Amino acid sequence: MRKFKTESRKLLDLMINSIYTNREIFLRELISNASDAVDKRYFTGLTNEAAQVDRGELAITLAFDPQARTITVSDNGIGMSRDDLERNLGTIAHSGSAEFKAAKEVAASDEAQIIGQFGVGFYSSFMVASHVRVVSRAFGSDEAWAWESDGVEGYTIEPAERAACGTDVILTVKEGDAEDGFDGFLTEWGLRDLVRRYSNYVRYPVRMEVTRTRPVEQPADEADKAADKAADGASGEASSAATSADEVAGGDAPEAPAPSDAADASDEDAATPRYETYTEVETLNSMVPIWKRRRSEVTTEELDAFYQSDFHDYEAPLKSIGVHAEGSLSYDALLFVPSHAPFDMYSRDYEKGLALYSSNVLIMDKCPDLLPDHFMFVRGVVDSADLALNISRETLQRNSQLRAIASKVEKKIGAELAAMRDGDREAYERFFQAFGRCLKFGIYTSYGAKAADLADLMLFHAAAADRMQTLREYADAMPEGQEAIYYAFGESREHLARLPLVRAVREKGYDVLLCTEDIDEFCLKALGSYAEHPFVNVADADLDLATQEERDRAAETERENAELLSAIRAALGDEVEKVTVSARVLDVPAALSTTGSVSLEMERLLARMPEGGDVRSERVLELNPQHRAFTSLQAAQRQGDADRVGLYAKLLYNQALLIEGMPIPDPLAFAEQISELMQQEPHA
Ligand SMILES: Nc1ncnc2c1ncn2[C@@H]1O[C@H](COP(=O)(O)OP(=O)(O)OP(=O)(O)O)[C@@H](O)[C@H]1O
Repeated sequence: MRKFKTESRKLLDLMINSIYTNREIFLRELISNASDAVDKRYFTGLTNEAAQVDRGELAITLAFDPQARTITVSDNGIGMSRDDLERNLGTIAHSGSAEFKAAKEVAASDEAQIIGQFGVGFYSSFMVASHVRVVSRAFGSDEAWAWESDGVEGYTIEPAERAACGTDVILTVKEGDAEDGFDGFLTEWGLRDLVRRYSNYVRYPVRMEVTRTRPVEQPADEADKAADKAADGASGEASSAATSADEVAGGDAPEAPAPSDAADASDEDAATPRYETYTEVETLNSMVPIWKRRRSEVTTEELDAFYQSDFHDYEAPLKSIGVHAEGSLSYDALLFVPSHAPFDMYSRDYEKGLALYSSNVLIMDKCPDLLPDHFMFVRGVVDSADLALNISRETLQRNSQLRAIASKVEKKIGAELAAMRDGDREAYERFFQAFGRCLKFGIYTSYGAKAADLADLMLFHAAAADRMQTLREYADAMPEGQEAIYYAFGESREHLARLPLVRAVREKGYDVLLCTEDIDEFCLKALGSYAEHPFVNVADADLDLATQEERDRAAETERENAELLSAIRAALGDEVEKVTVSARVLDVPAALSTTGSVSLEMERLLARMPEGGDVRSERVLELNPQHRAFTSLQAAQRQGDADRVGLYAKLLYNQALLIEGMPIPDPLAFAEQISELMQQEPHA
């Protein structure tokens, strides 16, 4: 036995135990090697007429034998001579493929897409195999050789037989328990799954003999006979050529029915379709990645089908986006905006990311660095042959490449969403319904840095327009003299539309954005302004839309009722910062506004968050001097009835809270206050 060189042994040990985190990639590595070998064979034919080969003849074949515990990966590629086996498989970290690429200058060629570069992938076999046998015959040679190894100790090379050029890699799969999952690799389903996941887009067919079942057509006279027998009440027996569904499913042959059941059973016999098993060779991979095909040649149905099968969605995507970049870093991307948010979208479990391929081989299922958080709902793939991969192909070496792709992907998604907004508003509103929250979070978490990119993608429901509007549409519809963009924030649009302070702004002819998502106000605050119009909460106590005349009148009323206002303030204690008389409170006796940066709704939201604790808004009780309740207050004050002033003050304050949809501090006290009020009313 030949020993691996000392450094090779160390490396092999490292390979098997540390380099890969996921042992199922062994098949990806072997199929990639086979694909490289076939590519080399084809490329050799291109440069040497005598070696020409029809591309259609080149293929990779998988086989497995659960009894012998073997998996075989065969190719009819370039093969390896005795020396090649020694050099390529006897020396770890020696890549014949990388050498081939350099020597033949195939790197720039579209004809070959050599995947191997480090010379280690092959050894990942030892993560699942206790023994590996490689039988290979080099192209142009008439002798074959077998390389065999049990892993770290060393390997042997012996003469062998092989009918034509190419290579068979035969793994003897380790014994293991269910947790190791080794037995799963020895099933048709297991292998098919690995090929679909990791090697679906390898450019050559990966074939495997698979077992299928089909119904057996019963000859007409036999079916008649069966029916006759059934009519006679005699029991029928299955034909020997076919098996019943039970047998196919692995069940035992059905027992002959008891005499009393005979008629029923034969009825069933006549009706039960019979099945037979057969084998056929199936191509497991789809080969041409849909993202590499020209956009004009791909139908929407194909794109939808690809999205639905690869990203496991029952609904077609709302939009598909193709990106093709050439230059120092060439890549293709195919992205999808789903039609609906997955159930775990806004949970901690959701993983954003795009599938990352290099030379058609899957490197990473979900590469998070390719998507900004605000586009985390996008699904898709990025494929680049130019990526600097690390040795395990599990991560990348140079993040600058990823950053460059991510930045282009982000711009492209933004542009496509804007095009959808302008070209297909209905679809865009559907999109925004599902994912608008992500965009709002994007603005908020970037402290507004993403405002320039995302503000125009926002939609808000405007009260007067009574539809979803972009900020641009709102701004364009602003009447002369309107400076700010007004918004109100609460649980439901219907409720918000009826709020006194919303109505006051609308009375002035200004529209109001009715915001109902918890993130809305944080997002608008982070945005600050749009087209130089600041966002202003209608419940901001400093908002003053009154005319000079109204203002003068309010000031006058305040002066005249200064004592009353301070009595009310005193009765409410710390609950309010200020009590004022206001011209903007319509119909109701009083409304609540806030001064400072925390609104009532924000206070409520923060109270729900574990770290939001006891942030309080600074509340202002605005009284409507036109309301009869104000006259009653004045009367009580004039009569020196401090108790009554206090009672009215508390009632008005609690009422104002209820109007806002805010909880009142002491509901029981409120009920008592109302009873007290009713007792003061003169009885009829
Ligand atoms: N099926 C095969 N047919 C022909 N040559 C092969 C085959 N499998 C492996 N080789 C040779 O063995 C070398 C080592 O293979 P290995 O998988 O370890 O590394 P690699 O494919 O070159 O690089 P990487 O580690 O990036 O996959 C290859 O470069 C190739 O020359």
